[in-house]
Amino acid sequence: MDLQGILEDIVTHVAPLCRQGEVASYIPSLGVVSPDNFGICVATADGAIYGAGDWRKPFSIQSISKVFSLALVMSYDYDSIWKRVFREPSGTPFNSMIQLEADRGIPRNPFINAGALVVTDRLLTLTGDAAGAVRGLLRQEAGNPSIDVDAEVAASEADHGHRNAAMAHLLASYGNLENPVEDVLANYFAQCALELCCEDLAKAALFLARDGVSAGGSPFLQPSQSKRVNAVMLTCGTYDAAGEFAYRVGLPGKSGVGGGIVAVVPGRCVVTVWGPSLGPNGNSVAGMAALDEFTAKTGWSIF
Ligand SMILES: NC(=O)CC[C@H](N)C(=O)O
Repeated sequence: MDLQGILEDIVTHVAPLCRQGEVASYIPSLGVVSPDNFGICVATADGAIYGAGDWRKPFSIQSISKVFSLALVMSYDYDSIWKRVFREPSGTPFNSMIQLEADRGIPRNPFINAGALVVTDRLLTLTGDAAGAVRGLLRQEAGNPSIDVDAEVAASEADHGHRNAAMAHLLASYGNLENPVEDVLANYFAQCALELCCEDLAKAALFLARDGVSAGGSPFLQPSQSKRVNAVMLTCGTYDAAGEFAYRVGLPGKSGVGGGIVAVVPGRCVVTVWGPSLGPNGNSVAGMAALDEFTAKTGWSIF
């Protein structure tokens, strides 16, 4: 199969979609990114890399960081995190808190913001530096020591972070935070503001296509844990569009409001896309279309 040719065709086909939807501007520093960027990369389980478009331009990974914080917590704790967060699709936007009170402070899943705050809190207890732990994992798996937090994006989110702060306080009121609200928020904003390109992100997530085996060849997650992270990505990774994503793409995936999406083909590869303009559910319009075309052309879906 001519993977490189498929990626180049996809870049051409999705270009007209790059201006559909809107670049996230509720975090002002994200709003300045041009919607005309589009990149795609495939990293295969046996080490080959293919890329097209803006696949080497760094972008803010935002909620994609939630996959890595969850994987890290599971690597330390096996599965005790599930006492503090459910693993059911919420059917609500990523920043919704409507269910949090009804569910007495237990977030529906680790990929909506409320659940991710709980995971970051646990990682902070386990490591003393949750954002640093996520950064360390990304650097190690991508083999790129220059991966870092964009401090301006983190500060921009903190300045406009009333909703996440409200959620963190509600979690704390139910006794579902172990650390001070301010520390959890600072770590969460920093992990979301990590900057990576499609290539680094595809390499960093490859353990999810390799039954938990890290880039260095040692087990990072157990195979059953890797399966579980993928399962939660499939059911919850794109929020209230998880059904649509599964229908169109047919892969576990995780999006971020920076316009990135990571999708995993277990046993075979990771595909990353980046197009900053988002649809109504906070997922990249061009990115979704690209992944739809990718699985249609390659036949690489889990279904
Ligand atoms: N969906 C996302 O990427 C949201 C992440 C963003 N940092 C927020 O908390 O709002």
